[in-house]
Amino acid sequence: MEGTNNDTEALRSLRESNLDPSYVHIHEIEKNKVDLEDFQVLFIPGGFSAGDYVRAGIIFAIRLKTAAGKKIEGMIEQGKPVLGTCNGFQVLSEMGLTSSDMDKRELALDVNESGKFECRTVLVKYSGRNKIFDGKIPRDQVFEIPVAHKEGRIRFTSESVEKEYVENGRAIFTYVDPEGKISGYPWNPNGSPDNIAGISGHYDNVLGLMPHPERMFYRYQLSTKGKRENSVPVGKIFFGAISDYARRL
Ligand SMILES: NC(=O)CC[C@H](N)C(=O)O
Repeated sequence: MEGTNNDTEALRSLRESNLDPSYVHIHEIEKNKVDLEDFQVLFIPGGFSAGDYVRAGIIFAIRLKTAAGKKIEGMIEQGKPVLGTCNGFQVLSEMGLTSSDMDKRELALDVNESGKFECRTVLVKYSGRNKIFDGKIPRDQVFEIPVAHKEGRIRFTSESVEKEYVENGRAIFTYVDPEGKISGYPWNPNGSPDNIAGISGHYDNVLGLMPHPERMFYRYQLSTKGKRENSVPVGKIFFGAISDYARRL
């Protein structure tokens, strides 16, 4: 919708991962010109939908929930990957899609602890237990990935919900330092508890990430250091795993 960005990077990443993606505008969903049930994967891109007014992602979330909330719940129940990065994660969270039913919120994305828009490369590790990524994303590897957000600090509704996420492998990506250890700012760019960078929902095919795997798909997107150390662009593995999983559905 208006204010979306990263849609081109997302479309390219999905296409180069052997999927056949289409751009869908919120108007097409609202006017029933597109049926989300025809798709195997739903990717909600980042950006500044509706100018981040009220709260990042909420206007997009209300519109999408009103137009296709039940359809998206149906996709999730069928095991189809429903993912959002950055503003897309904010939309997923505002829609309540990370929990077992949409009326029950488990988390929200608050303003970064620094109070600033954090736009730079950070480091993450795969720390999840997830049917899409287990065995595909190596656990001991530190990956470079860009972040660009002001509202990325995860706030769980309670400590027990946070514990539930961490203990059940739902904290799929964790911010780390160059040694692969949990560290504070600037390694954790927003102050999220347990350094959580990305989560899977109650259904583990629902994926919300603050960093942008769609902006780290090609080798040339790595830093000079990353290229020298022969790092792997994490987006390539991430979207490859989603594609392998979705094509088997
Ligand atoms: N890159 C993005 O998607 C930005 C997310 C959101 N607009 C924020 O600043 O928090």
